[in-house]
Amino acid sequence: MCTCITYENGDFYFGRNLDLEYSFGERVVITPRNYPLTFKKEAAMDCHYSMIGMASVMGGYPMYAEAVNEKGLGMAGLNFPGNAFYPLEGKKKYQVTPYEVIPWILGCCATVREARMYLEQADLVGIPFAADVPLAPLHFMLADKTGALVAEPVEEGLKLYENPFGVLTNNPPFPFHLMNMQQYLNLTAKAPENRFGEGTDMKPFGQGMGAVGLPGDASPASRFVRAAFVKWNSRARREEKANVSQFFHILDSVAMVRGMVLTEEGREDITTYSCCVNARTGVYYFKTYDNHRIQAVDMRAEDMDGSGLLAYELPLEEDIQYRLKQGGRTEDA
Ligand SMILES: C[C@H](CCC(=O)NCCS(=O)(=O)O)[C@H]1CC[C@H]2[C@@H]3[C@H](O)C[C@@H]4C[C@H](O)CC[C@]4(C)[C@H]3C[C@H](O)[C@]12C
Repeated sequence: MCTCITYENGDFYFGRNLDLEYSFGERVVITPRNYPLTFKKEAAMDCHYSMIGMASVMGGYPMYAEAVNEKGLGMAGLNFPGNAFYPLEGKKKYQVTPYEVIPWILGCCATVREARMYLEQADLVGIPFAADVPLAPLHFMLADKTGALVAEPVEEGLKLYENPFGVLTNNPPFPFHLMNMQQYLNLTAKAPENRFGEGTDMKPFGQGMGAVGLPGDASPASRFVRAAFVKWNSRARREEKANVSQFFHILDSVAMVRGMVLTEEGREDITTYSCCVNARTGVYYFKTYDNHRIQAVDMRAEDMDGSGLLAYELPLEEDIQYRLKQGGRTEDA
């Protein structure tokens, strides 16, 4: 399962947890402006906006799970099994495959508004990258600092929804999550009031009791509600490090700890990585399940006019900072 969120606090951030029981060969990948992007049915783009995100590079193609472009538009793919539907032939003007749609949109759109115009005229067609690379059943969240959009390829076509929460998880389709949120209108970060009336002398006996009923499990609907609640109530200093830290804290509130979620085959679903991109500066921050240190790749520090993909390996183990007593002695308090 996955959770994607946006966050605005002075600057605008886009990121996600990627929850999966296997690795898909992920690396942080920058696609610079002059890297030729090809598409099965659409014209190639020799020159486009540069983008940074997590991808598996297959046969030289950046297969992004999510990315943000130099204009501050972000897009992420999240699992949508049983609901994602890709016709073999599209009826609309543009036909793109699910693995192409992130580079296709981010390559040529600067805003959600522009992306919507393209997506309204597009069908996601069921052409796999290669015979041995199956299609991924996905839905997508796109966002810039003005708002967020959900794109769901279902049997009736590619459905687009405004997303007022700036949150997306997995099944069922987005209208369910919009409706489901209405069940949680009572949640508050404040201390709850006794609404049972006079004579019932009741007071909250601990902090956090205004949100009793906030779902704590890892199901998609519960993660949606929890991410929306935590994000909505979030407070942080309007400063880069505080925002990045806060963003990861929000993602941590919906992360999967090894063992708490097992797939039908008994495999462990874990939050393999979490990322947070400053959409204005193009800095991609990330941490992995096995390395909690926040790492960063700055797209603008690289040659954005380049013509070759740049890939950064993920760290494999914790990088613990051991502290030494000063002078080898413990100071008396
Ligand atoms: C599994 C990932 C989504 C994580 C998620 O939502 N999990 C939820 C699990 S569940 O609903 O609860 O079952 C998706 C997101 C992007 C996907 C990848 C990208 O689409 C790029 C290529 C596309 C190829 O067709 C398949 C490999 C792949 C490299 C995909 C593997 C996998 O399906 C990814 C990594």
